[in-house]
Amino acid sequence: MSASILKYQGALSALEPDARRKLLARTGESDALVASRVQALIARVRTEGDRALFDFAREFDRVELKALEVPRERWNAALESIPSEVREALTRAARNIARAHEAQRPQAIEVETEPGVVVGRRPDPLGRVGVYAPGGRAVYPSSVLMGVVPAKVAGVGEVIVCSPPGPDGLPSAGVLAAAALAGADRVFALGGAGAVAALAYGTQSVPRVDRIVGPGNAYVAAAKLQVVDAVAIDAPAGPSEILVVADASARPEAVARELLAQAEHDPEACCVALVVGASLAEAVRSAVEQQARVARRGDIVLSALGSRGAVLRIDSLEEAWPFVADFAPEHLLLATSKPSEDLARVRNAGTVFLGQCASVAFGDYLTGANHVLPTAGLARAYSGLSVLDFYRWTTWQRVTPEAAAAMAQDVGTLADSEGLFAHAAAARAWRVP
Ligand SMILES: NC(=O)c1ccc[n+]([C@@H]2O[C@H](COP(=O)([O-])OP(=O)(O)OC[C@H]3O[C@@H](n4cnc5c(N)ncnc54)[C@H](O)[C@@H]3O)[C@@H](O)[C@H]2O)c1
Ligand SMILES: N[C@H](CO)Cc1c[nH]c[nH+]1
Ligand SMILES: [Zn+2]
Repeated sequence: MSASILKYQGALSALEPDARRKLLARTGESDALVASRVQALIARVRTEGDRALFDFAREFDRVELKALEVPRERWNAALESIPSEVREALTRAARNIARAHEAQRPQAIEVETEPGVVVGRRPDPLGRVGVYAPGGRAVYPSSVLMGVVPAKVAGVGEVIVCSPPGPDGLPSAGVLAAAALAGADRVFALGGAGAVAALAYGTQSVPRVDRIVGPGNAYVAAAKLQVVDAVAIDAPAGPSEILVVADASARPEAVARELLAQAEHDPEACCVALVVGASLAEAVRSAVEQQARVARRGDIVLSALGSRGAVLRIDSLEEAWPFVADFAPEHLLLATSKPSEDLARVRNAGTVFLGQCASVAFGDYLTGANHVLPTAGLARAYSGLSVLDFYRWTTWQRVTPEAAAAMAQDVGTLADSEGLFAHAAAARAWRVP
């Protein structure tokens, strides 16, 4: 048998501790290098502003930019110029994203915690957000919709899209068309860490934003994590991932197709299947090899599967659930006979696809769920992008004179116990003599 194209295979229970740790971490040897390069790029944007951004376009996108901002006429023209079937599919996707995210709108609340004491909070839409849409190894009009549509649903004041320029100095026509369709306010031809730094700190041309959302490669994900001193981010949404849990009801070719679909995003994508039983696991492994051999983005697929790809045998679904919780995948596909029941066993997944016909591709583009999702195991703490990312909360408290008198003594006692005597005085002044 020729060497497998998969980094890991065999029984999950037989994985060496070091191999299991590496698979769970999905970090690469180059992570520290990426972080230090990104740090230097961000520093240049902070000191040089636009000049650094023009340099980065030359260096990383191999294009001499004339301007950073793309005039609105160009996006409107792009919306007219793209094939009508693409425009219609984008319109359908935008409609479903709007429907799903409108249902997530939060409500203001007020609660009386004791007589005369009311606390409340109100969601206020952010003033200005930046939406990053990737554009290196593929172009992502779908990511424009995933960021801009929920921002608009929330009522954000100004939505700025950044996406890397192509050879003509503009983001792809699809990206521009999606920006027009979704109602973006401004578009910049900017990619990678430069875009993130410009949105975080502002430059002569790019206004600084309150929050940056959107996915990207390892450079983009690292940059977002490095600018949190100045701006909020959604979640580290880096190179794509999938974990498929498959039982005897699964078709091996379908499981393999799902692994390849996410593998074709990036050589750093991480694609894993846990398969019940030796014969099905072997069938999945063989289907992956066959499909990878003829994949159109074969170089990316082979790189991803060779560095982080896994088809691992388990004896029963029970063995899968602790691994799912530890791995915390961006996408979890339950190719099982009772996926809706199995959902109750899932902890820590960015989003879950129930049943083998619920292909991740449907969620990537059209179901209306958001495809901007936490990666690298951070789904254990972060959630996928939602309308909630586009608000901040204003809280308040209202206190009647009677309630002030009733709280004065206990607040005085607590403040004294912390040694904060002016606080105690401020409260005790409201005692009824
Ligand atoms: N997690 C999610 O929600 C999600 C969703 C969609 C896509 N993705 C991921 O987004 C990523 C898209 O990546 P992409 O590369 O196609 O586009 P990208 O826009 O993320 O990256 C392109 C940019 O990377 C920068 N770059 C490239 N090489 C560099 C280098 N050597 N040094 C410094 N900067 C460099 C450049 O600025 C370039 O403009 C993929 O990893 C995909 O899996 C993730
Ligand atoms: N699978 C990606 C998230 O990891 C989203 C996407 C966009 N286009 C195709 N796929
Ligand atoms: Zn995808």
